[in-house]
Amino acid sequence: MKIVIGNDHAGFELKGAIVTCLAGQGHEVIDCGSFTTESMDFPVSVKRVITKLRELDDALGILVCGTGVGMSIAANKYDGIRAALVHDLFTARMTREHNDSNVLCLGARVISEDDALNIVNTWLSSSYLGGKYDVRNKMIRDIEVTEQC
Ligand SMILES: O=C(CO)[C@H](O)[C@H](O)[C@H](O)COP(=O)(O)O
Repeated sequence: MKIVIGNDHAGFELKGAIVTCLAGQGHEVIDCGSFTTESMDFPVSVKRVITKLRELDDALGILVCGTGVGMSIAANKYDGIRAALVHDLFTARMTREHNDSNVLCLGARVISEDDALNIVNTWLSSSYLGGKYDVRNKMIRDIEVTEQC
């Protein structure tokens, strides 16, 4: 699977561990940076990841910063992005099965590397259930279309 990943300085180390893990599993990982621990503004990385996701078919995104909160807020401003901030395995599965999330946000200052890798693997191996969840996701989509300001 194609996975587009991005981070800020706080997420740099964890991002590296995730890239290594996913590449080792045979995934095609597109790393949009940043590539150092030098302080940077996370919306820049979010934009790079979303731009790349839009160029690709069937890719998923992963964003890593200190808490994951800022990146999830920023990512969800983009049309068609359903970004989920996840710090436990149950939510990792639910947000794919119910919300059809297409971007996973992680907080490197919140969870351990082991927990993060388990969350990534659970998220990637879970599938959207559709059905009644389509109705709810379409209602979210309608907000994007009708509530432009
Ligand atoms: O902005 C954030 C919320 O998702 C991230 O946690 C950032 O990584 C964090 O705010 C960076 O903080 P710093 O004081 O600039 O290291």
